[in-house]
Amino acid sequence: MSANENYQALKALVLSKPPYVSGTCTVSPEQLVLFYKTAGHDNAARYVDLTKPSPEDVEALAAACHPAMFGCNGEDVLDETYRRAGVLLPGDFVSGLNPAEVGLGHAICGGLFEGSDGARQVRMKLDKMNVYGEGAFFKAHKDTPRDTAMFGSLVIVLPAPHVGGALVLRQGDDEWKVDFAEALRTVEQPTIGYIAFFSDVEHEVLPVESGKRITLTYNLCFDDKDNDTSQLAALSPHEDELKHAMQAVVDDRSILPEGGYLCFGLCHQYPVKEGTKTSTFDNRLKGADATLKRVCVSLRLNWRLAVFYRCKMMWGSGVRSVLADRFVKDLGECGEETRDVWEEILRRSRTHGDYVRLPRDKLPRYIDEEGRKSIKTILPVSEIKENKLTTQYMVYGNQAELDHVYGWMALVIEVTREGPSASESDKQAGTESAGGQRDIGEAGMEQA
Ligand SMILES: O=C(O)CCC(=O)C(=O)O
Ligand SMILES: [Fe+2]
Repeated sequence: MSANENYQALKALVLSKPPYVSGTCTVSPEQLVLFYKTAGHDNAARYVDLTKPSPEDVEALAAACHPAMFGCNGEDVLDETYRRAGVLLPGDFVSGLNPAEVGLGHAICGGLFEGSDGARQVRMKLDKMNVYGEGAFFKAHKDTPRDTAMFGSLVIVLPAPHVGGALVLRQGDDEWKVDFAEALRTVEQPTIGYIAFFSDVEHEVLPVESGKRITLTYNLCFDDKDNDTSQLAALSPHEDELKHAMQAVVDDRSILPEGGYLCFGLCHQYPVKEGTKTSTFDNRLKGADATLKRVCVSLRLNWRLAVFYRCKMMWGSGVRSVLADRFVKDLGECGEETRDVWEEILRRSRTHGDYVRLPRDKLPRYIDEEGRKSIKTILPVSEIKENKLTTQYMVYGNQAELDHVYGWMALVIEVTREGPSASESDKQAGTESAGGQRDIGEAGMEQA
């Protein structure tokens, strides 16, 4: 195959599979028992059997709820044009449901991850109960990142009769709709609906048309941070195909002829704060991102996670980019055209910081020939998304916390080529593609 065919074959295999898993699950009647604190100050509690709740039971539960807030730029906001739902927090209710006991941990990991990553341990931490009455909804948002081990959210829809209230997920140009209303209405046995999704994926609850949609939500966290199962694992058929395509590109000397980085923009975002090391996520990657890493491990490639920072010079047409090994922010406005900003990123990045260039980048004039030679070329395989240099603000989340924000990373594979350097081709440095892979770079370039 030609270099371009090898490159395109690899690109086509870096697929993002649906970022969620869903289904229904029969449960024993005790799992659908619920006790909750009633509204008022008399310490009274009520009991409801959710296998067959009467309309009065459901009304009483709805009446015990508080209006649900959501997070907007770090503050709890009550805005019923954005979210209308009732909520009870864990201290206010006790549910008999144990999602691990009904096997949801395995179903979730098996559905969201490939190969033996599907056997990872996951902790499901109860977050809240929501009651969506007629006309209730929650507009598009991402779930607030709590800490670096949190990767997803689990919503369990309990069997109270309702119509509407589908959950819609969106990622890139794709959209998925999950609605259990019909399935739960028509089953004989006690049954719940479940949907687990990566919490950086935008989602929305459509308006409930009638009845009450009662849900329990959980935060999903990796519970085995030191347990890297990927070293030993058998690969899935898709991973195996990806592995061969990856090997073909790495072995093709006309791709990155002078060496450099193959760069895969990850398809998920991760909870980060200033100073978070990218290696924090080596064993905490989600879905298709985890697949990429497993393939790199199985090929023993020299891979790492990196943050891509890029800045167009305010004067002239040059561009500077770095791959850093940790998140930095508050360095001042991008475009400050001082070399110090970049040195600062690399300094804060400490261990692995590299100046890099995309194949078509023009470098600023002030970089001399020696400097240009030390700048490695990166070849993007999937879209590399940039993080802003300044503080990132989450606009809409489901909680007010702003301790962590979502950041983008890339998985980069260092490719070294032995033999005489082809850096001669860089004589026109700063005005041309870095040698050799211009056709591929142009085809593959998708800058955020
Ligand atoms: O109820 C659902 O399906 C999703 C709820 C949700 O997105 C949230 O509470 O953050
Ligand atoms: Fe949410």
